[in-house]
Amino acid sequence: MNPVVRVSELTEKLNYYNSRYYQDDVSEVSDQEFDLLLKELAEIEKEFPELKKADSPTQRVGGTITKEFPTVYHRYPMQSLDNTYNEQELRDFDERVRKLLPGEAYEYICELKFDGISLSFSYENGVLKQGVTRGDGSRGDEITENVKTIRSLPLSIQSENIPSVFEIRGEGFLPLRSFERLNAELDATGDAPYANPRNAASGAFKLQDSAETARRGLDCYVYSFLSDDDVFQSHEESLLALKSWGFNVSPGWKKCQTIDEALEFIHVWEEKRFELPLATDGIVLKVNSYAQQRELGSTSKSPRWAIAFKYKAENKPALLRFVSYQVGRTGAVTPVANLSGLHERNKPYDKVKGVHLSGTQVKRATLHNANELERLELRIGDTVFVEKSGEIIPKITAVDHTQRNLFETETIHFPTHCPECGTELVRNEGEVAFYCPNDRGCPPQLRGKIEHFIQRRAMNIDSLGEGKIELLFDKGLIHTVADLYDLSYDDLFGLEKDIFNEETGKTKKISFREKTVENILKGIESSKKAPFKNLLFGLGIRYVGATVGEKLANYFRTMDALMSATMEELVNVPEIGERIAQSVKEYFADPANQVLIERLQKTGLTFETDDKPIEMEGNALAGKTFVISGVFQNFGRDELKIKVEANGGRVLSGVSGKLNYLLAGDNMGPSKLEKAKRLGVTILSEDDFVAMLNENFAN
Ligand SMILES: NC(=O)c1ccc[n+]([C@@H]2O[C@H](COP(=O)([O-])OP(=O)(O)OC[C@H]3O[C@@H](n4cnc5c(N)ncnc54)[C@H](O)[C@@H]3O)[C@@H](O)[C@H]2O)c1
Ligand SMILES: [Zn+2]
Repeated sequence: MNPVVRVSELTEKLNYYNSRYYQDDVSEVSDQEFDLLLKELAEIEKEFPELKKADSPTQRVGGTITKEFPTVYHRYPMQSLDNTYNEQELRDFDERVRKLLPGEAYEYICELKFDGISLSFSYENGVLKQGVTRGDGSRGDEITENVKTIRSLPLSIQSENIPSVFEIRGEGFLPLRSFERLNAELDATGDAPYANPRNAASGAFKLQDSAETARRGLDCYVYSFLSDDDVFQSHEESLLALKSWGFNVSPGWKKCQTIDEALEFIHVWEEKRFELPLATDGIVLKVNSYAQQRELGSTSKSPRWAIAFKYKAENKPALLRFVSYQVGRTGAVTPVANLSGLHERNKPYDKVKGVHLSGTQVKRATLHNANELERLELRIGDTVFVEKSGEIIPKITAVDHTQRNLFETETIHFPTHCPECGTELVRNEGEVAFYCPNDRGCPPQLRGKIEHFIQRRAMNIDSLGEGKIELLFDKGLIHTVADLYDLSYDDLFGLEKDIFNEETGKTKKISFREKTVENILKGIESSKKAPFKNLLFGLGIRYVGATVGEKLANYFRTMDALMSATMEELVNVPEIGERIAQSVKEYFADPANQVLIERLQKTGLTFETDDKPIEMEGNALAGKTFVISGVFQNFGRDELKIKVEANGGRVLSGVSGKLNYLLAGDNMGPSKLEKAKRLGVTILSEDDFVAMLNENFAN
């Protein structure tokens, strides 16, 4: 394939998965699949360096900051780790280390890689001052109140030889027991459970209400120490000291003299990790000596002195008993494999337990689409291989053809009609999925539209979940998203439903009590304030994802303007092509959608972009570029950005040789300042900047 096309395909995919993972706490693919795509991109970029962009997913940490918490710049960047899934690459890593440290002896500290989220804690004079997420690596969300709910984290420490300012890094996680308890609660109220403990931990650290965060029972293992003072000579020394200061140091670590010793450690933990009370996805190797770490240095994304070895997904044989078909929000029909263990061949299906994979019983696996059935040449009764990694939906990777003739098998007939509403399925040219075209009447499609509408990046009604929507839908209370705004207390109070849990075989009754009803109504009410761009995304217009929604909202600014836009105007929006423009046009041309929009407008949803366009003050900074970093006395960073832009200047995110000014506040990262000095960038204080503006006004 043409490398230019492939690079842009991979970049788009990886950016999308990153935003789902870091912003929505959802994993659409397994980590291994994600890492494979990332590796492919890195390899193409190596072969064609001219295709490598500075903001490629291979070059930067995948996360971002949110608007819900104050943004804090990290004193030391928070990087990612290179990773590998195989021994040979681990040996290659060791070879690279050896070459970069010619003639020197070195050793590794091997640590368990716990699967949670990276946190940074800063201490001043022994007191915990701030807790921050990794964010995009250079700045993160300040979530101090939430990290203070971690009981094992010392709020203050006392010791003779601690530096006045230092930082601790660690992994915040949700212990498996708390994870299970939380999911059971969500399940009981009919809300969608979290797919894995990592996503649940991430969600809990980002709650606005720290009392609720406290209730979730988060914990943290710390694994690194940073300071401007030379306190320790090695990583080992720092871990021992942290422990003696009362920190909850990541347990199980071991010092290894050779890569073979490290591999032994890896093998020991491969199975043993399932006995731990928290999720573990691999082992981290770190060169022990700090001097050697400095010699090895870092790339823009990760240190060269460390690597993560990740365990592969577990794969086991199972028996394909039958295939069922699921209809999604877009009408796409997904075949699902219903499985039993090999020894359960003769058991009635409602009695089978399934296969044990990565700590859970698996009875279902996705088969993606009709092409996948053909690719696998799958038949009912086949012995298949199922794989599950992390808590991602299990999938069938292959058929064991040697078993084919031993038992009777049957052809699979893909349905011609929708299993939910009976409409004849269609398949558009060039697409793999079959669709149910009945988007106005097919129940899972209608429900799916409402689920899409309430999600975090859309209207963010988190007091409603899949289960509750299903209940409201089944009771005939909601049919479209506009119906949500007509719901009353009396409609909701006392609603009841039995929910059957397949895994336990038990049925639970959920019923809406006062508090639930109040929360639902409150959530719906406050969604009226969700920004216009979120509403555009929430409508579920084909090809209008969160990013496209934002572009359209910024460009047209009001619903009216967007609805009356011509094709020419639509394709005029930066990065909006014909396919999207066409889909937007069709959506608004549909009379049913027009009625829906009108109802939404009457209930008072946000129909225009409210952030004001910047009002120009002058042109004094025209053509000049700025990077703004650190904390300022009289301005917020956003205010400074507006000031620069209102005077014709531009704000960039990184320091480079082309930059004109670095506007430096207090507490900015030393490396950025150093880099700016080295590149001869003019450094301005807050006062310099104000003077610069005034001078220009005076002239
Ligand atoms: N499934 C998806 O859709 C999806 C999307 C994006 C990212 N991901 C996964 O996330 C990875 C990228 O995340 P990442 O940048 O956080 O990398 P990473 O999780 O592979 O490694 C870095 C992180 O490991 C953690 N860690 C745990 N124990 C540690 C220890 N003892 N020492 C040091 N760090 C330790 C830290 O949080 C650190 O930030 C990808 O490689 C992929 O596997 C998955
Ligand atoms: Zn249908």
